[in-house]
Amino acid sequence: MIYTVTLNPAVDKTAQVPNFSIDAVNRIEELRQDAGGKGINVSKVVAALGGETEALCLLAGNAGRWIQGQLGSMRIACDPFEVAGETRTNLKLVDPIRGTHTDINEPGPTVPREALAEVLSALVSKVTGDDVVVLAGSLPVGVSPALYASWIDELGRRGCRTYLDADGEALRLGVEARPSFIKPNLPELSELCGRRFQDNADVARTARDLVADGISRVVVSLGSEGALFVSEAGAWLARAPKVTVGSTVGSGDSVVAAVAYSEQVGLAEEGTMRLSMACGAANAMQSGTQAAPRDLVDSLVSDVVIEQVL
Ligand SMILES: Nc1ncnc2c1ncn2[C@@H]1O[C@H](COP(=O)(O)OP(=O)(O)O)[C@@H](O)[C@H]1O
Ligand SMILES: O=P(O)(O)OC[C@H]1O[C@](O)(COP(=O)(O)O)[C@@H](O)[C@@H]1O
Repeated sequence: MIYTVTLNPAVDKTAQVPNFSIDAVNRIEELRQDAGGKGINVSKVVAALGGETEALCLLAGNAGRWIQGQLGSMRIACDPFEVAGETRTNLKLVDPIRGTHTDINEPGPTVPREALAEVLSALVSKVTGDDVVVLAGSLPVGVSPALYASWIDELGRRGCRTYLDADGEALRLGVEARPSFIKPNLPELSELCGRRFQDNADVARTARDLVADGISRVVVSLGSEGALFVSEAGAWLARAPKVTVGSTVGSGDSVVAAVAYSEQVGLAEEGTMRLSMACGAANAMQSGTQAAPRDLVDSLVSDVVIEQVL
């Protein structure tokens, strides 16, 4: 089972705004809403790939109920924890003319400590050593950035694998707790290491140091270029297939989902890289944060080009 945790979910409102300009009146051409937040997106993609998943999330108000309804209609198992206030709405501005994607993410509601404790105790009561737990996305306002690190410790003691997809201090502290997997993008890895990189080999060496410190696999996503996959087995650049982009929001979550799914079904390194890049690209072809259908993902697998880096 792949459990996902989303402590700060979102209604993702994706608006197409041709020639989006700051300091000007912009008109929306197309609008759609998806149940979002990183863990929820991972569950959507795992389910679309045919894997078993359950989404644990903190939900608030009408937006929270809407998200729960959406997951229900997609037949994705959800363990919702109700909190006061209103789940956030994140605005995603896609400009098809300039090819830009601009995210404006709300902070979301504040949540009581008790709600966080409830989520952790539910997780602890569910997980077995065969499960993966994906901790993903920003933490609610006021929550200690050390929270993911302490949950990684707790879940690790119970023998399950933990995936962490976060940024800033939550990522830095989380890495010290040695999750099984992280997927920073390049700016996130730069912030984590406090430096810029010269080339892909430099990035791969940095990721290899993280693997030597005890993280089993590090995937550094590079947008349309693809991603670097680094583990004890080696370091590879997997190039993303060239596709017509709808919205890249959620592509990173698709890669996390594909790696988790691959591990659960026992795919080897090359199969994992191919499926992950196909999944990221297929997701980028969708509008909004919809999970791409499995047959589209499968049709892209053979377009992934893999090169050994180290
Ligand atoms: N324009 C694109 N074309 C094809 N694949 C893409 C494109 N943008 C992103 N992807 C895929 O999605 C993955 C994650 O994208 P990235 O932007 O690096 O993540 P994040 O959203 O977490 O910053 C990439 O590694 C790649 O596989
Ligand atoms: O929790 P954060 O960091 O604010 O991010 C939340 C946003 O990230 C997303 O999960 C998309 O993430 P990626 O584009 O990195 O895959 C959106 O659905 C959501 O609005």
